Amino acid sequence: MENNELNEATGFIKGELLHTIFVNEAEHFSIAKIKITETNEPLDEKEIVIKGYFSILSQGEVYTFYGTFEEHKRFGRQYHVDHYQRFVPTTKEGIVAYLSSELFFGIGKKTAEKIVSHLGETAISTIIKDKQALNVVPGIPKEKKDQLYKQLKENQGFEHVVVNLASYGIGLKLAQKIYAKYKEEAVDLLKENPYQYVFDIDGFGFQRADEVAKQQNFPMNHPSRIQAACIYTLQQSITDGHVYLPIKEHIVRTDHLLLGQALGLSFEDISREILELNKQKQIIVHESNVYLPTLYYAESGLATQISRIISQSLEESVNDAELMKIVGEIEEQESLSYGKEQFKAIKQALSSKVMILTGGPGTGKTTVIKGIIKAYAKIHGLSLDPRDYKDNKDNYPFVLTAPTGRAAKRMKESTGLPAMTIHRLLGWNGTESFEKDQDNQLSGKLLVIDEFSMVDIWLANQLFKAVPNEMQVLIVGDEDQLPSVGPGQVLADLLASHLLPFVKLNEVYRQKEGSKIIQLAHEIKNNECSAHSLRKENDFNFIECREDQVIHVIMQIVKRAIDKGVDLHDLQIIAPMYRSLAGIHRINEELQKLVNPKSKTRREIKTKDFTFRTGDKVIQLVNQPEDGVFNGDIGEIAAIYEEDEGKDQEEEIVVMFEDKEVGYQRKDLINLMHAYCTSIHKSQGSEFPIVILPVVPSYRRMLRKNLLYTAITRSKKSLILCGDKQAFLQGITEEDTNKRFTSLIYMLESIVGRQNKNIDTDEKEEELSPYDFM
Ligand SMILES: Nc1ncnc2c1ncn2[C@@H]1O[C@H](COP(=O)(O)OP(=O)(O)OP(=O)(O)O)[C@@H](O)[C@H]1O
Repeated sequence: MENNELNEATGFIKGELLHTIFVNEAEHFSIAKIKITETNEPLDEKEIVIKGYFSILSQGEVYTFYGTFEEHKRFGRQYHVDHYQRFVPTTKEGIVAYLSSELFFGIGKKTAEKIVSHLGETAISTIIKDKQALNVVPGIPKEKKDQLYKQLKENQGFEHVVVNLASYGIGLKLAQKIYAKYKEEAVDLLKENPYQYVFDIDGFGFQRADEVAKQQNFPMNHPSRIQAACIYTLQQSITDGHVYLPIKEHIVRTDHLLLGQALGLSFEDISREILELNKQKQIIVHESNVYLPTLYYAESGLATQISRIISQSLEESVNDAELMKIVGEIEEQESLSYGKEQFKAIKQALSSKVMILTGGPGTGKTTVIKGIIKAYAKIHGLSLDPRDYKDNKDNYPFVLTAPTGRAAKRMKESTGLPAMTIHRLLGWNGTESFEKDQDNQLSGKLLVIDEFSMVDIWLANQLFKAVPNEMQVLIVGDEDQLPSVGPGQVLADLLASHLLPFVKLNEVYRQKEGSKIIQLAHEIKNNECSAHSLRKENDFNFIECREDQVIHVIMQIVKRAIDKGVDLHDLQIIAPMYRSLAGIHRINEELQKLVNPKSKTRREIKTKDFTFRTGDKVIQLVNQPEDGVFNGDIGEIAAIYEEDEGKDQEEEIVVMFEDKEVGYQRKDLINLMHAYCTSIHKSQGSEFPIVILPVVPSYRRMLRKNLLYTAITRSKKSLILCGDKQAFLQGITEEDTNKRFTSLIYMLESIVGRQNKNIDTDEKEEELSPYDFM
């Protein structure tokens, strides 16, 4: 039987794996939700929960499961899987998938099937040879035929790779990356050594290589397989924020991935390959820690840059009496009196090459930033007005930056000075290179970086490389917020290193204006939050409801807000999870129906996952510097253009972001999703007047103190929680125990220490042997 042929005698459900609900790795037991595409079982549902014993299940893959139904007391009907197969298309199906992919505009699955049934498996080469061949396929308008012919010619050579890779279950997107790297050699290379792909192709996982290898009868204890597992284990650890893995941990994780025990592989076999990779510089072993080179060089690079900057002396300093006078003048202008900690922060920042300012919401970080900049300007006799530098903009002394567009915008609004994202400041070109670096450093005298908790080790290294010796740096962030999405915990490590001066602001000023939100944030931070803290106040409410009622409650709140005339741009729903009963996707679907329903006057465009409609609130999911939009930017669909061949108009969605319009073709729509509800991670760095935060028991896995703290501090005027108080109170007691393996403190200490002791920097690594790690 072919592996994707369905056995009609037994029950089957074919579908795409949406997400796993539970995994017991030791026993290979999983529970997962799938989207049904085909079945011979009596089913009306579009999705179902399956459970059973699986070696690997990957999200987004299509499988055929054979099994029986089972009624679970609490969770209802589930499919108990007896055996299963991953769906692998035949050549014919591969060609249909290729022709109906987004590469070929206007060709759906049905038309693609018709083409293949009339022209056979050589359809593509037949059409390229002779455009007229398409005439035997009925029902395709002339323009579409012309266009298909043109596009097939443009993609010539690529189809061979796509169709062949499809027979290994590799989809179009990955095939595009593979083709870009290997061109026509892709298929031969894959057959020769599928593990090379793990090294070269981002997104080509170890399990995928294993599947191909099995088909090729590639030996399972081959050094290439072990090496690929070593690399993949490190790549995977980045998603948990690690910069390195301790070698023992690395060996254990790699062994688990290899199923090494069953193959008779020893830890020694694995450590031998680690050393081989180290020799080839594919990984770096340093002090019994294993790094991917980019992370090792980012961390050691940042440590080197920081010690370079702090080893410089300040150009000018100011004495206490002068400073008191200057600060007094600023206090008068601003009509406030700085607190003791705040004054200390201003004084410390002005006398440090690099200083860290940290504190929770409402403690006056922005107020202090303004104070520092004004005092700096007064001391150095500089104007704050950019117009005074119009002859040479590079002479403007104040460089204000933040990791996200919204945070940069807030900085600009609160200081009245120009501010931009770190990526823009560094002239990122959308790939791996930045215009600004050690050879082309930033201009300016005082650099202020806000929301620094969000900055990962790669970006921090890039930024500090570009800081010239004479620049002063002020790092600002809230250490209690979530760490960066990318690897590292730069703010926390810099603070813990005690090598840089820092000031923590503890006194809360906004609370004095009667803000319950700020009070709640500080109670959470100080572990003082109880049921009592959740009582209703002017700017705060916790609406208790069951999980299955949460969406209804959110809809009621939004309806009431609309009735009261609230501008929906001021209201943001944030939640921790995408796929659950009260997940981000469900909330977005319901909200779209409420605030931007289907209508004859609003055009729509459907993708695999979403229906986008004119007027929809959407969020950008990746950095797209060429268009000036970045991950997390929120906009609104201003127009949808349908294809209009006469005017050469392609199908396009136009999204209006703050101050710019960006056009998206169908293939780019994977970079967008609805933003009525966004994830807490994506909301980092942004603030909204009104925030609605559902908290339900099924989020349990995600509910942690720093996540909830980050969530509630997004709201400025009004915070509405809904769901389960117990789940919230439990969540805020859960510390994030996922310790990140980072070595920035150690690197800083050794570099600064070495500088102090004037020790030769070119120390040689000692020769290592596998026995060093046993
Ligand atoms: N010394 C002070 N005297 C009076 N008011 C102050 C003082 N410091 C700060 N404030 C006020 O407290 C409020 C919060 O200050 P600010 O916005 O600077 O804090 P923040 O730490 O930046 O807060 P967030 O992170 O929430 O934006 C502001 O309204 C500010 O004017």
